[in-house]
Amino acid sequence: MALTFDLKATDGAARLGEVGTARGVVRTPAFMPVGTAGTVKGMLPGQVRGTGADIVLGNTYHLMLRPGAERVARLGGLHRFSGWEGPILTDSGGFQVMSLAGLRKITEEGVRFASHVDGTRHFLSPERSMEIQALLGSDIAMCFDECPALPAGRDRIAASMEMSMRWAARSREAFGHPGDRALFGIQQGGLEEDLRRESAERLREIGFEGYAVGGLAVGEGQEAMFGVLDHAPAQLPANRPRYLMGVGKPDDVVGAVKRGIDMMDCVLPTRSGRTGQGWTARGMVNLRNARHRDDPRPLEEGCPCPACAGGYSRAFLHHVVRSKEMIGGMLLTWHNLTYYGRLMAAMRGAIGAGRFADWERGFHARRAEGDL
Ligand SMILES: CNc1nc2c(CC[C@H]3O[C@H](OC)[C@H](OC)[C@@H](OC)[C@@H]3OC)c3nc(N)[nH]c(=O)c3cc2[nH]1
Repeated sequence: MALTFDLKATDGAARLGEVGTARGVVRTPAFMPVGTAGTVKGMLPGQVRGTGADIVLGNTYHLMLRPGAERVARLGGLHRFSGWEGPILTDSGGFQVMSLAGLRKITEEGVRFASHVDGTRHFLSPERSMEIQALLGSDIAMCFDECPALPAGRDRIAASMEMSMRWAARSREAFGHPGDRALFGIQQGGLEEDLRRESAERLREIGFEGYAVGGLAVGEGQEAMFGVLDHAPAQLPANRPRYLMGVGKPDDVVGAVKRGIDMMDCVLPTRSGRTGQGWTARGMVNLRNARHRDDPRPLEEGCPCPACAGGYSRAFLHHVVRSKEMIGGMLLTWHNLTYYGRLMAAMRGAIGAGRFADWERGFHARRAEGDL
């Protein structure tokens, strides 16, 4: 079945909805844990599901380099390979090539680059990216685009956006219209409202099952990002999911939902968990900090995750983080994904009840308390 989007309620610009995919429903607003190389690091698929996640991400760039897209296809596709049977979204690889690969050469045709894994030469284009995402078997694929680093001059942003729109048309052409998989377009245009409108119009003409706001969370800062989100989501078709790529910290996520974003992804909860950071309703707790070494309290009162509800103290978390025990990264990743899952569930409830503004005031008030 083709991807569906059921818009259930709105509260201001905030939206409550459900994205229907061939492999299950995604409740929106949704946060999508990042499973770069086919695994959410340190977590089993069932544990990820238990945090409330309906969908996870995979990465074309990483998986094409290792173990290889054709190999994953021979082994049954990314769902079977990774053990995650629910919806999977894969990025197209464009962003990762720019941020990870070496010796890049960009032409209208695509990008040639050296693998950051073993230095071998590779090529990505809209056509090859669509082929890889089909081999992986992801339920939602992303167009092959270029995400320019900010700050950048308007001419550079405009030229990059125009190439990304030509690549979007080629992505659509190569992807086709398979019944059981969807393709999302990615809006570019930097911080320029008119370029973003032009990009949105071009994507709408080509036609996609969902639309991402790309080109943000690349160093512009929260104020500039929110400035774009004050107008970009409304430029995209209202009856389709809107996905903000690469965002973000909890207060970024809340601000994006407030401005009409339905889906988000970020490495923050998983990556910061591995470095000893625990995200809570009161803000971020750095368990590496020595002041926790005698603290018998759980990381977060009322959190149902194994780190908080399993009888572990902050003192224990501090100890296993400092001594680099595997359990430290596992417990904090589990906690952080649980926190993000609860945050999204709370926002879905608030939007459904028409009290998002009130909920948001409470969200910020709790964080003002500090006491971490
Ligand atoms: C952080 N700010 C951030 N991340 C942007 C990503 C990548 C998202 C990507 O970010 C990691 O790759 C690096 C994740 O892997 C570690 C990927 O998960 C699979 C995730 O894929 C959706 C963008 N991707 C595309 N294709 N186009 C974009 O304009 C864009 C903008 C981003 N801003």
